[in-house]
Amino acid sequence: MREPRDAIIQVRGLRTQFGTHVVHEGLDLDVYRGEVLGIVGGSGTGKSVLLRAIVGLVHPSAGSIEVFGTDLLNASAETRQGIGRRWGVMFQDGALFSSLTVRENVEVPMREQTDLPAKTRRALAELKISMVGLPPLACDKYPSELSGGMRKRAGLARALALDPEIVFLDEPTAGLDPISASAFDALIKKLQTTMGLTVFMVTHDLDSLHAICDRIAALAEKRVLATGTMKDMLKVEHPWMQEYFHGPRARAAGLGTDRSGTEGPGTDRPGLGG
Ligand SMILES: Nc1ncnc2c1ncn2[C@@H]1O[C@H](COP(=O)(O)OP(=O)(O)OP(=O)(O)O)[C@@H](O)[C@H]1O
Repeated sequence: MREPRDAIIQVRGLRTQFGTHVVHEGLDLDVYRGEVLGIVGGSGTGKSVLLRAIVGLVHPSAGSIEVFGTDLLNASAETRQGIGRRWGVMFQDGALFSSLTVRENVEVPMREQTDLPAKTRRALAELKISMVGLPPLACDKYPSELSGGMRKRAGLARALALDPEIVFLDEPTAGLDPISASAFDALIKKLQTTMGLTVFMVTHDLDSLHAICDRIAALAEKRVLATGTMKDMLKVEHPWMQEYFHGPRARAAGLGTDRSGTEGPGTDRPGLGG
């Protein structure tokens, strides 16, 4: 018999809106400990807003968000801050401070959330920078001196600064060439398995979904329309889902080409498996 799964994020009946524009209505989602969950959906369906709502940057107008069993919308600021220390967020393009070096960027969460001495912060930052595969000389570079892929790695190092249990990634492979994207996928998977991370990943990248996601949650019609494996997604009878999971890009990524849920031969992106 299967072990019951531990939902470390539980979103129920979520409504988010900007003025009269309702982005989510009655949205439910569970995220299980240790999984890589891919969030997909058409442009503007609210993938980033969902991520931002969970980490407290968007305030929902209805519903509940529990993380590690704590109801965040009704928790004190102190409790929310304590929970926030247990996750890391990587925004699109790393969202690094341009006036700080990579090491200083990675030290920011440590400065804000801990009273570690400078020497320890420095050593920990260097460790995180090496964990994401950046060379030591990257430590003293400014974001503008790095390639897009290196900036993303630096953003990931900053997300890992406080040894989080959950990392939220907003389109981590967007804008990367296929080889760099594959390498980034492999890095995420490696960190997930070695650190026991739970990964919440907004993505448009079918190769990433196929290569590293344990489960997928598809957003449509203001809510999570379907959750499951890639195989489950291939069977969902919804126009956007059919177009996305059976369209030309899906075929290029080696995904199912019929509607029976039979998967294709797998990703043809080079460089996976590391
Ligand atoms: N701060 C904001 N103020 C007003 N509207 C916003 C704000 N942030 C997001 N929105 C709106 O909410 C909707 C969902 O945005 P979101 O960025 O979550 O979409 P997405 O699914 O991530 O899209 P994409 O795939 O294009 O990145 C969009 O219509 C967007 O214009």
